[in-house]
Amino acid sequence: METDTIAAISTTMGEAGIAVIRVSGPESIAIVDRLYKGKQPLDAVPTHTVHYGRILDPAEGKVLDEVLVTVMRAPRTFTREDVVEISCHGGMIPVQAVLEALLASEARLAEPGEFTKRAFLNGRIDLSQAEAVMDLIRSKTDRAARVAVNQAEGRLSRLIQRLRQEILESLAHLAVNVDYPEYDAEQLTGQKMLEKSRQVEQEIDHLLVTARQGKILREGIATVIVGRPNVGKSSLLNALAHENKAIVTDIPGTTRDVIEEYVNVRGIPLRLVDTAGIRETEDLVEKIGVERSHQALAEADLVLLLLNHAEELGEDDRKLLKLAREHTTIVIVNKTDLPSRLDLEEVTSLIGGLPLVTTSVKEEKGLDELEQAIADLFMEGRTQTADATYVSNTRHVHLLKEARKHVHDAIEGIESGMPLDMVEIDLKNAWESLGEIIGDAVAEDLIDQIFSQFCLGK
Ligand SMILES: Nc1nc2c(c(=O)[nH]1)N(C=O)[C@@H](CNc1ccc(C(=O)N[C@@H](CCC(=O)O)C(=O)O)cc1)CN2
Ligand SMILES: Nc1nc2c(ncn2[C@@H]2O[C@H](COP(=O)(O)OP(=O)(O)OP(=O)(O)O)[C@@H](O)[C@H]2O)c(=O)[nH]1
Ligand SMILES: [K+]
Ligand SMILES: [Mg+2]
Repeated sequence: METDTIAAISTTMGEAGIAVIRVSGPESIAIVDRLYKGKQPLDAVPTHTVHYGRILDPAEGKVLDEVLVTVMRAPRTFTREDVVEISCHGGMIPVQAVLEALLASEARLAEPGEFTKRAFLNGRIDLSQAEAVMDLIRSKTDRAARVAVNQAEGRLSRLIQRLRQEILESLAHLAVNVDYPEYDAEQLTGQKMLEKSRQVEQEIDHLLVTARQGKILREGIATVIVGRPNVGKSSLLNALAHENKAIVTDIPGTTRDVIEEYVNVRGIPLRLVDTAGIRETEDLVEKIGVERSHQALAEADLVLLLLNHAEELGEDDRKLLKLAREHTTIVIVNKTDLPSRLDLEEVTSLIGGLPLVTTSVKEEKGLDELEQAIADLFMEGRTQTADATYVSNTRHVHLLKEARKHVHDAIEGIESGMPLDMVEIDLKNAWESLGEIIGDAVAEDLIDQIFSQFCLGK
C-alpha cells in the first residue's frame, strides 16, 4: 500500500468550462480540508458527496478559486484509496494555483498513470484492464473505443483467467496421478491433458486471429496514395478526409512533400499519406518528393494506386503497377467523368488479381465502392460484432504467442510419449505467460514502464 498522497490536474490543460484536480492517498481529505472553506469541514462529510466552497491560499488566506469538492473514502474509489476531486473554474491560472497550494501542503505531484497504477496495485483492476484505460484515451474510432471499453471492463482478463483455469485443471489431473497412481492410469491422464491442451491451443489461436485487426484498430492502416502527377491524389485524400487538407491545383507537381492525415473509413482508421506524383523529373525539389513517395510506398500496409481515365497508360504507370503487385493495392481509375483514353483491358491484364475501382473524385462518384473495397480487405469480409474480444496490445500478443508455443510443446510431448512431468513444465510455463498478460507476478520495472506511458493525471 502506498503511503504518500498524490495530486494532479486530470483534465486537459487549457481554457475550458471546468478543470478537475484529483487527489488520492491516506492524507487526501486532510490535505484538501486545510485549504478548503465551506459549510462544514471535509473530514465530517459522508463519503461520495459533493460540497460547494472555496480554496484559500494557506499563507495569505486569499481566495484562489470557487470550487466543488467531491469526497470519496476508500475502498469504493478509483484507486481504492481516499480520493478527493476538486472541480475548479477552467483556465490555467486558478487550476495551477490550487494545485500548487496542494503541493505546498504535503501532496506530491502524481507521475503519469499513477492513479491507474494505484488502482492496479490495490487490486481493483488487473494489468490488461489498466492498459485498456490508456487505449481508450488514445482510441481514434468508435470501434477502437468499444474494444478498449470491453477490455477495461475485464473481458480479456476473464478469458485469460479461464484459459489459465483450464491449464490448472490439466495440471491437477497430473498431480492426482502422481499422488495416487492407482486412481488413474498414466495413459488416461495423458489423454485428458491432451484434450485440454488442444482446446487451450485452439482458443489462443482464436485470440491471435483478432490481433491483426486489433493492431489496425489501434494504429491505423498505413495507406499511401500514389500515381502520376495530376491524377487526383490530393483530391482523393481530401474526399476521404471530408476536408480540404491537401492543396489541389491543375498544375502537375503540386504536392511536393508527403502529407499525412488520419481518416476513418467505415470504422477502420487509415493513416493516409498523399505523395508527390511519381515521374522521372529533373526538378530537384520534386525529385526529393518523388523519392519520399517511393519510401512511403515501401512502408505501406495499403497502396491506393491512381490511374487517369482520360490519359493513355504511360511508362510511369506501368512501373507503378509492377511495384504495386508486391503490395496490398487497390487500383483506382479516376476522372471517369472525362472521355476515356485509357485501355481498361490492358490495365486489367496488368494488375493481375488486384481489386479495381473506378471513380470521379470531382463528381464524388465511386467513393462508396472504394470504401467498401478497403473494408473488404481489412475486415476480411466478416461483419464485426461489437462484443468480440480483441487482443490489440503488442505486449499481449507477444505473451499469447509465447503461451501458445508452450502449450504446443506440451501437446507434442504427450503425443510422443514424453514423461508427463516434462509436459508439466511446458504447461506451467504456458500458465505463467498468460498470467503476465493480466499482471500476475510481473516485474516492477515492467509495471513502471507500462504506466509511465499514460498521460498526466490518469
Ligand atoms: N470525476 C471523475 N470522473 C471519471 C473518473 C474519475 O476518476 N473521476 N474516471 C477515472 O478514470 C472514469 C470513471 N471510472 C471510475 C472507475 C471506478 C471508480 C470507482 O470508484 N470504483 C469503485 C466503486 C464502485 C461502486 O461504487 O460501485 C470500485 O470499483 O470499488 C470511479 C471511477 C471516468 N470518469
Ligand atoms: N475531371 C476531373 N478532374 C479531377 C478529378 N479528380 C481531380 N481532378 C482535378 O485534377 C487536378 C489535379 O488534382 P490533384 O488532386 O491536385 O492531383 P494530384 O495527383 O495530387 O497532383 P500532384 O500533387 O500534382 O501530383 C485538379 O485540377 C483536380 O481538380 C476527377 O475525378 N475528374
Ligand atoms: K496537381
Ligand atoms: Mg497532389
